[in-house]
Amino acid sequence: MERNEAERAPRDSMDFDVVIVGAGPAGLAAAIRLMQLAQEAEQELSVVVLEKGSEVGAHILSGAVIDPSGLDSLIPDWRSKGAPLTTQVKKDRFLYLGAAGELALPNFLMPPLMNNHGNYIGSLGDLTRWLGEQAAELGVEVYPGFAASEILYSEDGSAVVGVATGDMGVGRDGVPKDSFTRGMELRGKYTLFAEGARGSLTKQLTADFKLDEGCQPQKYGIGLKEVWEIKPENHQPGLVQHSFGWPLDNKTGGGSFLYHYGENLVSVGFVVHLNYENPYLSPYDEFQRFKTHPAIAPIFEGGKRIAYGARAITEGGWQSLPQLVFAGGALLGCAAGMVNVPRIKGSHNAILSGKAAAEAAFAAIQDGRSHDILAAYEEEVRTGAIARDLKPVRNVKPLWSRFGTFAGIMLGGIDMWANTILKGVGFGYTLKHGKPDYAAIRRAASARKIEYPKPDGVLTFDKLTNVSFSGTNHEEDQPVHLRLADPNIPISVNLPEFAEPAQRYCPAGVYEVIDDGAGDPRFQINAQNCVHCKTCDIKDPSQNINWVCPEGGGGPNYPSM
Ligand SMILES: Cc1cc2nc3c(=O)[nH]c(=O)nc-3n(C[C@H](O)[C@H](O)[C@H](O)COP(=O)(O)OP(=O)(O)OC[C@H]3O[C@@H](n4cnc5c(N)ncnc54)[C@H](O)[C@@H]3O)c2cc1C
Ligand code: SF4
Repeated sequence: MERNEAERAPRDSMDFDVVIVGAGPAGLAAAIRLMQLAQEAEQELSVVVLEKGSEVGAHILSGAVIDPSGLDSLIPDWRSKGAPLTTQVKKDRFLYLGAAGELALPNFLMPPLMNNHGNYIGSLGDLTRWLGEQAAELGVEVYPGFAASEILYSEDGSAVVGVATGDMGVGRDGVPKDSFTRGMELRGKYTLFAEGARGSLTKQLTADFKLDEGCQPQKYGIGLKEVWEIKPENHQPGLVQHSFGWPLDNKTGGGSFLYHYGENLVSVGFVVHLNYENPYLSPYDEFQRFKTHPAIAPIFEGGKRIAYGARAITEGGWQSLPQLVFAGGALLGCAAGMVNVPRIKGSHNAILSGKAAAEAAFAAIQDGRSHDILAAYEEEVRTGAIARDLKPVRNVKPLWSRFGTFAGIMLGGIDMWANTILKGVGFGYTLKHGKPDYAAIRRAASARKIEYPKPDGVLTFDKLTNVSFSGTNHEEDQPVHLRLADPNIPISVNLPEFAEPAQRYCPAGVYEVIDDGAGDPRFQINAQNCVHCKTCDIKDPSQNINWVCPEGGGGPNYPSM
């Protein structure tokens, strides 16, 4: 089949009451709540969830210390139903790291909202798998391995009426192969977008409906994580440890997390705020270096790393929440950015937002409505439990960005205490974030080069070895899903101006500048390694990279991240 002929071939179409994009906590919570309401009302309802990962949970990466408030309100008996969250938090520890030592911050200095008492440590990927089973049992059609790659609009373009899955079996050159299969249209009275941080369709909807007019730019971090099985004598089940400081300098925001859970498992990770300035910084290598700190390295002695991955995390919080609704649909969870930054928690808000969107959509469908605005959902997010969680911490990230780690965290702490004492009102102001993350990067000529130590293969690993622990796999003969608006920019602009930072910010070694010394450097994209973290889409200084969905089922196959 010719390329144009294939693109014009008609697509099969299926109608549903609600179409949901993304089987993360937000999307699955929406699906579950819709079915619960339909059962209570003894009403038929058709709900479909599309998931680009090969199975539910395959693309989920989180800490995770989970605040159960979302689950409690969605499935009150989740504990007796066997949800995979069994390790309760027993101890919180906060460290400020210097190059050779550490300072433990007394817990009484921490605002009460930072307390993890009553929370659970586990794998959000496993919890998501369990939510997927609950949704399927209630009659939701869950389709893993299907990426939503196109938004369907009403004829006049004013409303979203569904999505289409991508065509399969297209070669790298864009020409259909023998295995070509046309994508499918899934049409719904309402379409809920729950793609997580920096969703590819969410990005397009935000531009089309100008959803971010009037709010602050979304801010992000890149989170890198390994799961380790450690020696029993080093394991302290229920310990939650966070650090900030070394190896990052005072101007670069971020820090580590280290959670002990399950059978001798430790989840260790490092977040670097993507408004970092130095183009020579490599978040991956900062993470590896962090593990070598004398207060950290002994934990891993005799242990083994069993999984690796990376994912962007939203950090804009309250003032970056875009308009959540548009005709025919809504943004849920981290597609809109609902992470409480100082708590590093967003999964509870993702679940609460899914539940709220489902309640608004179900009421609308019962009223005979479709393809209009779910105002009740926006209202609930802006006045309910999510607002009460995000508002009191809204100034922590801007203070950190403005004053650096040491002073910024102290000022953020004072701000949070003021909010605690004055019942969420605090000092009454809301600070702005300023410029988007990509605009923070400095010219290479004025930046300090950073030499990272070589990995030892025991405690620290090179990128490509670690990527093999993410289970990442893509069909190689397919169009590159990292689309350059201008293919010349990496070498003609990004290399001379910013030493092409994609080589360092990508946690999977996808971007390389190949220079054979003949003065003709070449930009190479190893798309098959991509772990779908979305950092390139966020941080490219020229905003030249557009991440689009590859064939469904491709990407990481995280076991329990
Ligand atoms: C390093 C790190 C540590 C974190 N630690 C914690 C923590 O300790 N506690 C906590 O509560 N939160 C934590 N968070 C935040 C938490 O993970 C998120 O708030 C939460 O995952 C958001 O849920 P979501 O459903 O909105 O999105 P996601 O969990 O990102 O799920 C989105 C799903 O949609 C799928 N998808 C995306 N686009 C498409 C498409 N076009 N078609 C089909 N499928 C698609 C994805 O594959 C994915 O499965 C952390 C995040 C990171 C990155
Ligand atoms: S190519 Fe982009 S999305 Fe993929 S792993 Fe690298 S930075 Fe992340």
